[in-house]
Amino acid sequence: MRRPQLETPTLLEVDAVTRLYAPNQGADGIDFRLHRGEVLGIVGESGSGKSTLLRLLSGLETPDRGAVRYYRDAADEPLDLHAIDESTRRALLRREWGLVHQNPRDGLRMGVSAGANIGERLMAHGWRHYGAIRERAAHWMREVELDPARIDDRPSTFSGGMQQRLQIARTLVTEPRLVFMDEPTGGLDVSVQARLLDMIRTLVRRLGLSVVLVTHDLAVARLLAHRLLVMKGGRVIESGLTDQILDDPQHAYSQLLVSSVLTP
Ligand SMILES: Nc1ncnc2c1ncn2[C@@H]1O[C@H](COP(=O)(O)OP(=O)(O)OP(=O)(O)O)[C@@H](O)[C@H]1O
Repeated sequence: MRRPQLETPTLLEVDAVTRLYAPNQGADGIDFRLHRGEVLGIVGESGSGKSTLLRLLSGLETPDRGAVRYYRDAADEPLDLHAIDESTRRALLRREWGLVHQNPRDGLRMGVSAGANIGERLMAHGWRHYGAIRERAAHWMREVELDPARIDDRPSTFSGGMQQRLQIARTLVTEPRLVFMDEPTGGLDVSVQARLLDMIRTLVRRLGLSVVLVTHDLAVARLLAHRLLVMKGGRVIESGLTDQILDDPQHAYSQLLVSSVLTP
């Protein structure tokens, strides 16, 4: 398939991706493109299919039909995520993609130190020198505003907000191109959320990350996402620039969502 001429090249192409558990439950015929350096927010009320879509995009679930294509290199043919073998897909997830879970416990190893949580991702990338790994882990703790003096502490001794920072450091230390975030500030106190969001926004900009962000929180979407997809009953019912959708929603459901009549 020919790639269209766009301002920034496509990184991910999602083509009619479908996984339905029951009518209107799951993801149904989802189409979109994610460009390099872009943050795409997926919003919608609970049960609209956001997490299902994220699992399909990140290779954790197989679609009934449709394809997810990853343009690793602008000049190359894309990788068809669900057609490549399991080991290639795992390597992709480990090396080029990152996944930030809502619950940091799902993305961290709670039984090893903060430094080991970050360092083992570097080891998976072939880093072998202990001093260099430790130095890099400390660097990334500072990046996410964690005290590097706590490098030998286990994540279980950290607060929820600190654990989420550590999960982000563990994800970003390998400099992924594409990061999936599932409600990254969900379940945290409002003041902790605000600081974390600010930090995520700074890192995303500085590293030029491409992000698919699932959130039911429109304030989070407003702050982080360039574009939005609004989901309802497994389908995308509206998409466009974040400000356009939040300030002037066209679809009746988006209008309800924005006016907070619907409680996500
Ligand atoms: N593994 C599964 N088996 C059966 N049904 C599922 C499965 N996963 C999700 N569903 C159903 O698919 C629909 C979409 O769920 P999904 O978790 O993707 O929604 P969501 O928008 O992420 O909601 P939330 O914000 O509450 O996480 C729901 O009706 C859910 O019950």
